Amino acid sequence: MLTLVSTSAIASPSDLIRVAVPIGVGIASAAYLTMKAMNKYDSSNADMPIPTVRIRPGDTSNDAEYDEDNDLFLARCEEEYGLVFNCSMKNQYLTVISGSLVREIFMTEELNFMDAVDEINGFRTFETSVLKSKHGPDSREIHEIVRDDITPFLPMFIPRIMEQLTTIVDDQLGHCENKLIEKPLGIFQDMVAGAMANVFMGPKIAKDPKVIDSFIQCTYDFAEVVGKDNNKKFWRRFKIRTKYGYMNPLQKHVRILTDAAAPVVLERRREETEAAENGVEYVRPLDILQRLLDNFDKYGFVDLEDICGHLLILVIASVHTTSDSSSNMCYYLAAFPECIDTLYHEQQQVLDQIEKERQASRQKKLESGEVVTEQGFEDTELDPKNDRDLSTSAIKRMVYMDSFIREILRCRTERLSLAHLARSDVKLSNGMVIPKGRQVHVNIRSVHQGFDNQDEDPTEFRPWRFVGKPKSATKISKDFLRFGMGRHACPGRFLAILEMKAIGSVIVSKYSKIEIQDRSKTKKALFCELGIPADTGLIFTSRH
Ligand code: HEM
Repeated sequence: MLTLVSTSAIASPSDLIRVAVPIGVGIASAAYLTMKAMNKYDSSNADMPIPTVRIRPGDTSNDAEYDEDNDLFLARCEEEYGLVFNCSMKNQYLTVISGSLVREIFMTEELNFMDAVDEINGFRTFETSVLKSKHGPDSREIHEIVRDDITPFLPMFIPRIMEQLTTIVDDQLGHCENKLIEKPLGIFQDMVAGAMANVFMGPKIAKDPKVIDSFIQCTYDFAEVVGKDNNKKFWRRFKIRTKYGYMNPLQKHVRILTDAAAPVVLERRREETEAAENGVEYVRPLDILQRLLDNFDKYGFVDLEDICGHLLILVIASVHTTSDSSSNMCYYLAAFPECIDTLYHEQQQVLDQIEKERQASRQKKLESGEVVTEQGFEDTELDPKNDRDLSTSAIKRMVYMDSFIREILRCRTERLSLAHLARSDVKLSNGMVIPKGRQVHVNIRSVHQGFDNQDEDPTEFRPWRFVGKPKSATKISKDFLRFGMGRHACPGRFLAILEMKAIGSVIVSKYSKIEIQDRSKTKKALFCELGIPADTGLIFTSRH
């Protein structure tokens, strides 16, 4: 197993941010436990000010030290300052919260995630410019759409998702021997965008290349205008609001989605009217567009363009996060080739088992006379040709695949992330007060790589760590924050994990070997930050 230690072979600071666990983590964690035992900052210290991390001589902020080895830096801070400390980073003075106090960030509505996202990238300016129905800053309709109109229907989407994923893999990778794909992210974007377009807007609209292009491109357009620069907060906000408040590239994508949806919606209306006139039941198409049309009043939509604006926000939340994570998963398959064998073996066992169960069900029906001959099963639920499909049931049973994905997400999550903004002065349970207007960042290292929170070897990638444990990849817990926590925890995680498992299953079913083009870039590729693609390709070889 590769130990996820930092390496001096990685050159640029931004590379170093992505490399997970530091050499000094053992020492640092021991120190952290000692600090906890001493309870330096317990609740009796009610007036204890938040300590400020000293800046390394020669530096003007803590950025460079963090960039060099983010785990080592955070471990040092935990050791010297405890669970809460202030840093000068990202052109601001921000507060970092670690370990057992992290939960309080997610449980306090006054520490707000969307306010921080808005402060960082001006998200609300874009949101309001593409949504015609106006909602307050705390509205939850996007969350509710995902929770109520996507998640409950996921099992029904799987056959379509699988078909889409398989077609794209066959078209773009196909049967091959040592085929180099220099930019694999592109293939995963096509897979995820195709699958999401199918789920969100139905198979017909998902065939429109302009729609697929919008599903992929809108996140880039959004990222390009908000940038990743660290301008002073006020000027960034001012620039975003004045420049993009009324006219921004996202509106073009809303128009593309609306133009594609309009004829389909009219056709659906016509069919519904016709069904009513003929006294037959109208079979509602299964996609989110239809769910939103049916819940038009509940969500207070204004028109179809407004619905498409909401779909676009969902696309921004879902397509890039899921395709980036899926692409990263393939780098892990390449870095840990023995995982491909284990996952393939699991897949075959699961499919064997399902095939047997289906044969037994058919036998039962034949014996009872419910079905007379084997041919009677054709085009039914129990059609033998579907016995070895990667079905919802098959994917659910793949516990090794699930553990593999959770472990990747645990190892890769950026060490300082999930910023929240204080809406008012917020007092933590240890007595420290976060002042209004302060950005609070979660010290993911203390949770995902902390000896306190993880079972064993938290600094190592152990793909089967969660097998046999009640910790599926979608399960939020105090030791797993990839999808946040509490009221605002990512409602799309069920779809994201389902797609990642589906993609992983398709890949291991078709390819027996994946290699990283430039092996010296392995660690960098495994830990590349969301939004920054790995700068080396993948080489695929099919199963024979
Ligand atoms: C691997 C893929 C994904 C990752 C890593 C991810 C991660 C996150 C995180 C960290 C949050 C903030 C949680 C918090 O504040 O506690 C979030 C929020 C959210 N995510 Fe995801 N997400 C992913 C995929 C998706 C998908 C597929 C969808 C939609 C179908 C989605 C929709 C949302 C929404 C609507 C929110 C805002 C929830 C709220 O504020 O109440 N995400 N996501």
